[in-house]
Amino acid sequence: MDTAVEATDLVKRYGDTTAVAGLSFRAPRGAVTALLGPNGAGKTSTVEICEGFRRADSGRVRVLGLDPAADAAELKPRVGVMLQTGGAPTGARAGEWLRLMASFHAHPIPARVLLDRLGLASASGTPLRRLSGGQQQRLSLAAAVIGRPELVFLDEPTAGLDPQARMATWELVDELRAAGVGVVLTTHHMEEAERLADHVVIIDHGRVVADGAAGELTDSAQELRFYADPELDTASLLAALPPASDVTTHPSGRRTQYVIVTNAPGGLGPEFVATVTTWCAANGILPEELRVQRRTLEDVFLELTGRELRD
Ligand SMILES: Nc1ncnc2c1ncn2[C@@H]1O[C@H](COP(=O)(O)OP(=O)(O)OP(=O)(O)O)[C@@H](O)[C@H]1O
Repeated sequence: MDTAVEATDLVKRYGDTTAVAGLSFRAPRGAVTALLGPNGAGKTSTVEICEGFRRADSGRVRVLGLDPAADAAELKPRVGVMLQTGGAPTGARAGEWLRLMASFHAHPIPARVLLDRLGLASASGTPLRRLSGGQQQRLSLAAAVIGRPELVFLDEPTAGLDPQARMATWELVDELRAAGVGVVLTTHHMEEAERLADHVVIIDHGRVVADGAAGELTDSAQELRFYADPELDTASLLAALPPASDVTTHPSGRRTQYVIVTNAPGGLGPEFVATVTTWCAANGILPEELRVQRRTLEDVFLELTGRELRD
């Protein structure tokens, strides 16, 4: 795997608060990596260390093989970062400001292309101070990608955006990936991580609690559910299933819901489902509302941390 970012054993403290507590992850090039975790998990601190804006108390970071603090000048044209527009000249208009950002790069994306893509064309003549929060955020995103960087860091890129602007941002991230750009983004939206990321790093209390391909984290956690009579002989059902399977029962009105999980080789595939339905048929049972469902990242997070992700 060609690595864009490699962070090893990062620690960051603010006074008595340990924001990052020995965190390691790798983000590949040409793929989207989501750092997913609840508020205060340490995502922003981690990203700012990777961007070279903060120094870790200990640990090591390599970005495109370089040290983000010591090699900042070399990395600057190759790495896109969403910055606040706060430092820009007060009277600057959105389009002018973006064209100024473009002028710092050898082969920029034309400013008007990005203004169109991010629904900002009509705001091009608006002074920065009059842009809405969502417009400023999209302008920062445009500025981060205008220089055709190899790697982009996006900290909560869609926080506070309306659904349309969020979709435009997601489509831009898809295009960056398709163009071979590495993207590292932070989010506490499960939906965003599931929709965008090839690779998810789940962070809680400054540590990585799970790390893997987005599908891997949820594929390994499937379950089969059905409703039937409460009197079903679960010992007999379990005996028919491959070893490393489990059946739990959940009373639901006059029926019972049966939930089956397995760690058997092959997992919860077609053969496993056939074994269950064959057993049901042999015992004269109709498994109502039978479904195999992938557990969500939310379920995985809850299982790992005992807590829910919250906005
Ligand atoms: N400059 C700072 N000074 C003191 N404490 C800080 C500072 N920055 C962050 N923290 C604390 O460090 C912890 C991690 O914060 P961080 O912003 O890195 O987390 P996060 O996962 O990005 O959270 P959020 O989703 O809320 O932005 C929090 O407890 C936060 O209050």
